[in-house]
Order: sequence, then structure tokens, then C-alpha cells
Amino acid sequence: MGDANAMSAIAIELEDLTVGYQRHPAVHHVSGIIAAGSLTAIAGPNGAGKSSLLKTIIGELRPSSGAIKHRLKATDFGYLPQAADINRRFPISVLDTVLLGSWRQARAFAQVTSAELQKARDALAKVGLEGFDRRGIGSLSAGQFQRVLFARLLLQDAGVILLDEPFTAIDGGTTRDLLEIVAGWHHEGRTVLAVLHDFEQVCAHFPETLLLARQVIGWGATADVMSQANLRKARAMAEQWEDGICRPAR
Ligand SMILES: Nc1ncnc2c1ncn2[C@@H]1O[C@H](COP(=O)(O)OP(=O)(O)OP(=O)(O)O)[C@@H](O)[C@H]1O
Repeated sequence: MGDANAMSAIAIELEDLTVGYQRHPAVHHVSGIIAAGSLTAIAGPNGAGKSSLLKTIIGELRPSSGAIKHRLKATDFGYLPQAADINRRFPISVLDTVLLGSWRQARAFAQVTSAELQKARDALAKVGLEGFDRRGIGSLSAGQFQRVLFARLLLQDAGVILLDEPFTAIDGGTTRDLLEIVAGWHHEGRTVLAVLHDFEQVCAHFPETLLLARQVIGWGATADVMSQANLRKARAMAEQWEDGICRPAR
């Protein structure tokens, strides 16, 4: 067992982590430390393995080699999947969707307590959706639905929060509100990782960045990692793997 003091500053350690689909690596030999309480952006081109990395951290995908080390329970993780992965046709109300965030306090099939109901309504108020309780989630705009998912994360109260492209197709006002919630989580000492494509957002709001192009291009202070040289390198890696899939006709 490692030194308890040293380990307490580490939320999650990635050790030579490789993740693949049908033997094609999506994340390649990634090693590094996600410090407890850090606020990290994961940036990189399409297909760089960003979503696969988050799914592996939450245990939805298994590493093909290497390891993820931490002392966390499944309930310590809050996860916001990419919007495209969520089925909004399910006939469930806004309030019930938010209440799903309290499953770790609630016993299966137990009645929701009035305290939990109040917390869910408070969370909806915090994301600017007071009065939306009874609306079906299918009737919301993309931005309103993203606010609902943030309210659910607020209720879930997890120590480690993983967000996959939380602001894609979301307008400026909503993004600002949700970024404030992210900053609040950081202020409270939670560990936050967010996959982002907007480099201005990364530089303005995320002190740490992991720049991924299947392998690590840079990982550390955002100002150092998001250099022109690193971004060029990430783009060049992406072009290489696109060439491998479909070479242009000569
Ligand atoms: N379920 C799957 N089955 C097979 N291959 C997959 C699967 N999911 C992802 N991949 C492949 O793994 C690689 C990494 O995909 P991933 O979604 O992790 O990248 P990403 O960086 O999140 O991309 P984007 O920015 O486009 O969302 C891609 O080549 C993708 O085609």
C-alpha cells in the first residue's frame, strides 16, 4: 500500500492505460495523475479517445492493458455523457430525472422523502429551471435539458465529476451559468474533468489540461499544454489515423 499522505492528494492514477475496441486502441499508453480537487479539461481532435477515457474511468469500459488506480466507490463518480448518448424519448418528468441523482441516498423502490424533493427543487432553481418540474424531458430545448442534467449532478453530490462535452450546442448564456456551477464544484474541492472542444473555454476556465491524441500530447498547466506546437502535434496525429482508415484516391 502507498504512503497514505501522498495518496490522499491523488484522486485517480492512470498507469500505462490502453483502451481499445476490437483490438483497435482508442487510448494508447496513457500515464498520469488526476489530483484530488483538480479542474481539468480533456482536449483533442475527434476520435482522440476522450470519451473512451471517461468511460474507462467510470468503469463502463475495461482497459485492454494498464490500470486505473483509485480508492473511490462507483457512487463517488458523477458522469454527464455526451448528449448524443442520451435517449430523451423516455417519458419521464424533469423532477424525476433530477431525483435520479439521489439514488445513492435512497433505497431501491423507497419513497422519495420530502427532503429529497426539496433538494431536487432547489437544484432546479439553481440551474434556472424553477417551475419546470412536471415537464417531460422530451419537450425541453437542448440547453434546458443540459441544465436538468446539471441539476441531477448537483443532487448526486459526487466527489469526482466527469463531463463529456457539456457545452456543445449550448448557447452562451447557458454555458456561462453551467461554467459557474463547474467553478463552484472546484471551489468545494471536488475533482472535475471535462471533455471540451472550445479552446477559449479551456484556457479561461480550466487550470489543468490533458491534450489527448490517443496518446498524451501534453498534461499539466493549461497555458503550457495548449501551445501551438502541441496543438500542431495533436492535429498531425489525427491526420495520420484518418489516413490509415481511408487513403485519398490518387
Ligand atoms: N463503441 C465503439 N466501437 C468501436 N469503436 C469505437 C467505439 N466507440 C469509439 N470508438 C472508436 O474509438 C476511437 C475514439 O473514440 P472516442 O469517442 O473515445 O473519441 P473522442 O475523442 O471522444 O471523439 P469526439 O471528439 O469525436 O467525440 C474512435 O476511432 C472511435 O471510432
